[in-house]
Amino acid sequence: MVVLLHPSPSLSLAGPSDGSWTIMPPTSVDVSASHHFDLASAHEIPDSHYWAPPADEHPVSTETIHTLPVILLGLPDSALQAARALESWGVFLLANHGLPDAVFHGLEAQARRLFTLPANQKMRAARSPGSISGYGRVPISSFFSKLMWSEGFTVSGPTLPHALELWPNDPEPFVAAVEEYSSEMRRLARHVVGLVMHGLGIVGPTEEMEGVLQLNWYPPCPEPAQTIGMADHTDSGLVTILHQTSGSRGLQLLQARDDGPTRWVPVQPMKGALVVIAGDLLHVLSNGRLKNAVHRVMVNREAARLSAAYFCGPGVGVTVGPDPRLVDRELGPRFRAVTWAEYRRIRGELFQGAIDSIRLSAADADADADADADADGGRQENK
Ligand SMILES: O=C(O)CCC(=O)C(=O)O
Ligand SMILES: [Fe+2]
Repeated sequence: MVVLLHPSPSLSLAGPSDGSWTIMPPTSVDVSASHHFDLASAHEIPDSHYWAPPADEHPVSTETIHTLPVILLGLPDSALQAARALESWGVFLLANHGLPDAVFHGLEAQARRLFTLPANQKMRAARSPGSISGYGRVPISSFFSKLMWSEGFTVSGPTLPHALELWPNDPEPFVAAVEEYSSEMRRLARHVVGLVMHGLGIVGPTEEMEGVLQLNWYPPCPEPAQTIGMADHTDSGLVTILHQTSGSRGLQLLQARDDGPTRWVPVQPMKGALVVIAGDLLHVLSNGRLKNAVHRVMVNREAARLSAAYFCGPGVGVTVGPDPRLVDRELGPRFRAVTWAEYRRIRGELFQGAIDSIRLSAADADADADADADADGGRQENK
């Protein structure tokens, strides 16, 4: 699925290795605003949401067997298996996570309550310019010339102000459900990052982490093949923990293969399991060893799809760079260290080109290694 592009000569862009998307400079689409027409009642695809299938579209795998790794928390080899899954897929299904169903049901009920409000009511909680929190188009919309068949609600910081905008007389159920869910996810995400680090044989930055909750709503679509719910992208943080409501198919993962052409693999929802997606910063931290998974969402004719993505990254001010234990002495680190805020800022300009913009050339890596050696020397002298 490709987007029509307005290439910007001032940006050096790079897509996923397959080059399946292109981007345009931000600002072309106002992400703070909602759609100018109601997706839920549309009978056809307007030009604004029409995505022409590209000639080089990757095939979608039709294999019915469950190909994605399933990691059960609490087994002796969970850590190793989790790291291996992210090395080969960048994604795994997480089962036996111990979270009660009520946490998911509570959030789903409130998310449905939000997205089924009349458009003008949802717009009261629209993201204001410069803020990531609130209601509007999916955050990556600004990079594409076409709109996606979805709407989103982002929670970063306090929930109550938005809940009051939506339901001045009854904000509490929404606040309670979102806060309970976010706090469970914060705990789980930290555990998962720690597990993966352990599987890699290192201790990671699990102390300070922060998270953003993104609720996504994909209304049923009259012509699913002519549009897209969420275009190809990677996530920016360390890991994303994704809950797809039961039976809500549509998520696909791009898989490059040695024994066949690159293809999209549908991620079938598995009852009780969450999807863990490695983001750009985990790719950086592992010096490129773990895959930052390219994924997208297709829509369907029959039913609205709801998902909740918890993006987890390092805490404010914490920089993430390649862990020295995963860096080859000869080749040096492949990326420079960044904070999540800095990296998100770069992504705001370059989108998927961001990862290449922090990639170090061999010469940079040498200089970096020399600087590290000098710093080590300095520390020793000071002992
Ligand atoms: O809706 C989904 O399943 C995926 C959402 C997603 O990729 C995102 O919010 O970044
Ligand atoms: Fe994503």
